[in-house]
Amino acid sequence: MNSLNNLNIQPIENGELRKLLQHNIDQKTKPVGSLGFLEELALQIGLIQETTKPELKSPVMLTVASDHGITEEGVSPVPTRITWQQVSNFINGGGGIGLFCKQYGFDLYVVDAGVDHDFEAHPRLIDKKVRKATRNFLKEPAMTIDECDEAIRNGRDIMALFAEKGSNVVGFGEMGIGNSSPATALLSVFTGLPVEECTGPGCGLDQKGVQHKASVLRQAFEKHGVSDKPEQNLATYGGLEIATMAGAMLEAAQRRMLIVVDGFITTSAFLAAYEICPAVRDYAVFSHCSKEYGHVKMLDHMNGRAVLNLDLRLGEGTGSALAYPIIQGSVAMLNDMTSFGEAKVYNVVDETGNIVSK
Ligand SMILES: O=C(O)c1ccc[n+]([C@@H]2O[C@H](COP(=O)([O-])O)[C@@H](O)[C@H]2O)c1
Ligand SMILES: Cc1cc2nc[nH]c2cc1C
Repeated sequence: MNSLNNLNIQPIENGELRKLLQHNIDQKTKPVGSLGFLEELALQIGLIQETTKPELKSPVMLTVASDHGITEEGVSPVPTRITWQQVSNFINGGGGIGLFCKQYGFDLYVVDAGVDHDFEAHPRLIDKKVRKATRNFLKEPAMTIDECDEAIRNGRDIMALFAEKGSNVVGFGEMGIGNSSPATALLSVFTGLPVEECTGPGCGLDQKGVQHKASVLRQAFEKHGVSDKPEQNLATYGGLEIATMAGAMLEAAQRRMLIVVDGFITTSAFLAAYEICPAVRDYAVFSHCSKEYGHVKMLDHMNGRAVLNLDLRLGEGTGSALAYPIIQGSVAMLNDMTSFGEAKVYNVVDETGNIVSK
């Protein structure tokens, strides 16, 4: 794949800087470890930015949209026109993601990776349409390798532009009726779990619908099988928004940006990026654990911990936006919370971090 030729993601450092960051965190006026996961986030962000004083700059939200040929098989309970209608809603500041981006200070851009609609130009809409929807992967691969490659390249190009404009945080989200099917297929392909154990209701199927969706996915596997090349699996079973997000995530990691991952579908894109280049993992924060059945399995596969657990299953990037204040809190703790020395609070702790005298 040409789009991956020059990919070079550095794992985050595991030496002196890590020790220094840990020391600074442990010197804050609190029992050692008492800010829990916030401390891990602060450490991770310091290592990503290679500094003891990280800064979150110009957060951008990319909500990537596309349509899916597999919807012909009745795998989603809602009509595909909702995809383009929601894109129009988001670029005009509406919907969950329009609202939360305003609330938490994200600059929102919607990427058309393959929506089955002709949009008028809009300053918040990035036109990277590879084709109008993927093909029905029950019948033929969703994308050709060249189309998948183009989508990955598009994601990388978009991310490069935002990095050059000074953003060092990117939230990801998506919009695409039917996209829980490709996401489920990728979960099954990349973890080896039976597809029946990965399939859930998406945006609202009933139990019978879920069984039908699992049987469509099972038949697709019987037809196409599983490749040992992640890019091939992404082309066969993925979506244009999923491939575009995967490319953007890889580029973001290469440029040492913090990647904030949303729910089930966005995480399937991250999973594909991870299978292509495992070092991308160091740059990710998983914003929440979706109510969609298979999400926790994706997180477990990558040893990921979610910041929030709120039974969200909306997508769009809403979890990424909602988790951002917690991420900001972790950075503020590292930069601005008083240390024992500064606050003149003297505390003796034993090697396990327990206070032994006052
Ligand atoms: O983010 C999630 O965890 C999530 C879980 C289930 C559904 N969704 C959203 O619902 C749509 C896909 O659902 P479906 O049933 O049409 O495949 C798509 O637009 C997603 O943004 C999102
Ligand atoms: C209304 C609606 C909004 C969504 N946002 C993401 N997926 C969605 C699916 C539906 C149906």
